[in-house]
Amino acid sequence: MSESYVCFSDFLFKFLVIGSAGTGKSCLLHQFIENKFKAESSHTIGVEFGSKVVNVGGRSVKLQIWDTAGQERFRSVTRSYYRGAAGALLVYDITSRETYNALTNWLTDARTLASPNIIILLVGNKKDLEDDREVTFLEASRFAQENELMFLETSALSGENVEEAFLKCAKSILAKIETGELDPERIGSGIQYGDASFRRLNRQQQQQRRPECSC
Ligand SMILES: Nc1nc2c(ncn2[C@@H]2O[C@H](COP(=O)(O)OP(=O)(O)OP(=O)(O)O)[C@@H](O)[C@H]2O)c(=O)[nH]1
Repeated sequence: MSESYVCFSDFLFKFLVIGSAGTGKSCLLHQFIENKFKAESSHTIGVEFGSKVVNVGGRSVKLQIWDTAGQERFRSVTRSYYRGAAGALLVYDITSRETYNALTNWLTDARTLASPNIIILLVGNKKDLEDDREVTFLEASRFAQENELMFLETSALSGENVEEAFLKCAKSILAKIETGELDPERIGSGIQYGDASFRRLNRQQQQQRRPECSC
């Protein structure tokens, strides 16, 4: 999106992409933002950032996404970005049981370091490599259910379910705002009102302040 493009969003959500090294986190973010596969992806150093405005049930939401390094040596840096995240994609690689086994640790980090109300979507990436699969859909869905996570399998290579993953997470946050379960005004919620909401609020306030006609 060009710098000069003006987009008024209703909300701004802070998102994290977490999970073991090599699971495809950077490729998922790239596919989501650029609509193409990042063919030569190298290990993330610390964190990388991306943002995109999406339409969720008629609301425009700006997602601010922090793609974190999965390598252990960056753990202290990446942990400092967890604070105040509203949503997270927790990624494992369906062809690597090791990355699946590490999910519990990632989950503990997310729930303790980010907002306690953080909405997490479990992502089984590399769905296109069916022949090399080490983790079945069924066992991962059970894990998701037991840990109150949403779940999708994706392919950053083909793009399958990539946009759906980010949208599903955003939709769930929006639903909780609408029911009052999440309060955008609470500091550290990972949610902010966007420019469109501010403009609406300002308009309403100005209308309320307008003096009664004295004629
Ligand atoms: N076949 C296939 N390969 C993928 C997919 N997603 C990522 N890859 C490959 O997996 C490797 C790792 O991808 P990255 O996106 O760099 O992984 P990462 O999770 O960001 O890794 P760290 O930055 O080290 O945490 C790369 O060689 C990608 O080309 C996918 O959906 N399918």
